[in-house]
Amino acid sequence: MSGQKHGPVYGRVALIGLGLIASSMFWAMKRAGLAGEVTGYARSAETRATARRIGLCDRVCDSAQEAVQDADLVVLCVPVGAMGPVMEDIAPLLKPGATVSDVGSVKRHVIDAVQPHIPEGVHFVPAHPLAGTEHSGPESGFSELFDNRWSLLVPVEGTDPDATARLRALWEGMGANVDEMDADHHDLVLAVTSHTPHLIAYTMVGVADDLRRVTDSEVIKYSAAGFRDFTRIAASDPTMWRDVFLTNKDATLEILGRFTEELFALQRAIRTGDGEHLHDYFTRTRAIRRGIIEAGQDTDAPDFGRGQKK
Ligand SMILES: NC(=O)C1=CN([C@@H]2O[C@H](COP(=O)(O)OP(=O)(O)OC[C@H]3O[C@@H](n4cnc5c(N)ncnc54)[C@H](O)[C@@H]3O)[C@@H](O)[C@H]2O)C=CC1
Ligand SMILES: O=C(O)C(=O)Cc1ccc(O)cc1
Repeated sequence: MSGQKHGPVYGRVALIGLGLIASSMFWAMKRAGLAGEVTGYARSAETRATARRIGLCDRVCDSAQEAVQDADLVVLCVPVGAMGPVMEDIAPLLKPGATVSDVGSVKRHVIDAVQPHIPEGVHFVPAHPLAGTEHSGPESGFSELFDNRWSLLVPVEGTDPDATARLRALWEGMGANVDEMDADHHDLVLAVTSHTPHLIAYTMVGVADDLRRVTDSEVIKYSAAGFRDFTRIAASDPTMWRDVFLTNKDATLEILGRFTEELFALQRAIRTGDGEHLHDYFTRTRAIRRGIIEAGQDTDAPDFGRGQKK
């Protein structure tokens, strides 16, 4: 499907928040002709000016209300903590039969914050593309971001199956593989696979920075691939990640608790010279990596920040 002309799935799509994900959605929708017209709104005048300059969106509007007028699909592409307030602002202008979706990295909080503002006759289908980079802003997007990556749909109780099917067609047209998942399960899975790993990367880079004596030149000069991956991840947008941890609090605390228990056990093994424990542990984790590769699920290119390729 990716890269092919597909034909419109929605007449008019509105993107609210014009950063990495919205700009990648715009270029991916254009690539396959998935939308008749795409309007866009971002809070800052500077972002709107950049969007106009680079041709991001068919029409950039100066208010969210203007952007959503007559839209068949509205996608909230703002940090998770901003989803509720943005939804409240646009609610009175949504047309009956329209669908509201989002791309937030946390689902339970977004559902609780957004759903109360969804007007009668408007559908709500939360979503989360499992694709991104450490870059942000309107110039960071590219049309291939979602190719062969998962996008999870998290329909809420009573969601119209036709609205869900149409959103699925959009994500598939943008190159993604689509699955459906319950919100709480999503938040726990993502706490393991994405949120806690990001926190560990932030911590590791912070520790290196605390040891400035060592890091001033050597960390950069001698950094091996593992640490370089940490620095890439730790360069991700601070607002976005602050909101992820504030809103997926229970699941990340649960996983962090387990993580620290295992870390203490490994620390003890190092202190007591328990090589068997270390060897067994590393053998188990190696098998997991090999399982991912054998299942053909290692879709991440090593260079996540592939830059702009439209
Ligand atoms: N960056 C990533 O790798 C991924 C991010 N996500 C989710 O996608 C959403 C957007 O993330 P990115 O595109 O990476 O962020 P970004 O930082 O590139 O863009 C966010 C945009 O929202 C705007 N914005 C912030 N608050 C706003 C408000 N109150 N009203 C209107 N606009 C506002 C910002 O000015 C910016 O244009 C977040 O909820 C994030 O959790 C999902 C998958 C991957
Ligand atoms: O850049 C990376 O390593 C990522 O993990 C991208 C990413 C970030 C946040 C998400 O909710 C989904 C994907």
